Amino acid sequence: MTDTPFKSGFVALVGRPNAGKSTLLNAACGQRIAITSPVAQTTRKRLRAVVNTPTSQIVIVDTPGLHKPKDALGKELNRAALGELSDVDVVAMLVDATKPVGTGDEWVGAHVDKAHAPKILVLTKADIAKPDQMQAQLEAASKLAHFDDVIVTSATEGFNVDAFLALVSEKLPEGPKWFPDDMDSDATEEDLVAEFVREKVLLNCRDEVPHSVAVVCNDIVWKKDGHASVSATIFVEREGQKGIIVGKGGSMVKKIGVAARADIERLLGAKVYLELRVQVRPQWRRDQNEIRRLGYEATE
Ligand SMILES: Nc1nc2c(ncn2[C@@H]2O[C@H](COP(=O)(O)OP(=O)(O)OP(=O)(O)O)[C@@H](O)[C@H]2O)c(=O)[nH]1
Repeated sequence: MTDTPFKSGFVALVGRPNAGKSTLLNAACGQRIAITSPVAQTTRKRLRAVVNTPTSQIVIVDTPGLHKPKDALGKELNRAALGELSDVDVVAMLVDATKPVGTGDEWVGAHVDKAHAPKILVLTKADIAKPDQMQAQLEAASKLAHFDDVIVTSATEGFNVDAFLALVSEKLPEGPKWFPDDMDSDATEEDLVAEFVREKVLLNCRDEVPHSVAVVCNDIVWKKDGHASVSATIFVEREGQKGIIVGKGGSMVKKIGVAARADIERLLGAKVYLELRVQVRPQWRRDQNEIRRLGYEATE
């Protein structure tokens, strides 16, 4: 009897904004690492999550949605996502089964096709796609690149998430564990705090301030009684947006804080006092230095 060789390596999730990359990553890890929202371009930072199975270690790299860039931030996000394609062992291109394949997907597909790694086409949101929609989508999306495999998933229902991981494992090279067993992500606590707060802003102020929001976690201070005192700043581009986020008598920022605090308490495993500030930084998305300062640049 021969032992199954241990496999390890990196899989990049790429696709258009809103394709469901972060939701699949969270489902694959069984916990919330990446923030998700119905607003396109939710993901700004590259995030790696580690999934251990008895025979493999899969490092999943979530990337910002690929899109036609309108500003310096958009360019930086594309650069980060495209950079991953040449660096990973497997590329998974996600296509939303409920939206017709369009020029945006063709553009992503052309980039995916250039990658040397094995490619998997992942049709997402199977739970809400109609059967004929799914069939048409399968045909159209299969032509976007030379895929080695195709899989249909629903990350919200947990459908085919394990099958997706098995498919990825199969394609990984033999290798050792790159990360210790207890490490599930390369994001720092500060990164996650900032992302949780940004997610709540996106969810609560969806129409008014979609992409002009950046969040930085200033510090996490552990107090003697065991609680954590956390402070974060929400940056927006205009006074009007600040007004929306603060809300009448501070009601909106309070709502954002209450929702974010619940996630942060789960993350830190302790009671949290959260202090949120809102600041205006005009035009930060057009300024490369500002994008860097806010921590959204491609690393490496
Ligand atoms: N019904 C359903 N909705 C899903 C599924 N996967 C993702 N969604 C929803 O689609 C929206 C976008 O999902 P995300 O995971 O944030 O998409 P993303 O590709 O990471 O988006 P960007 O960060 O913009 O690149 C969210 O509202 C999700 O809840 C799914 O399997 N079924």
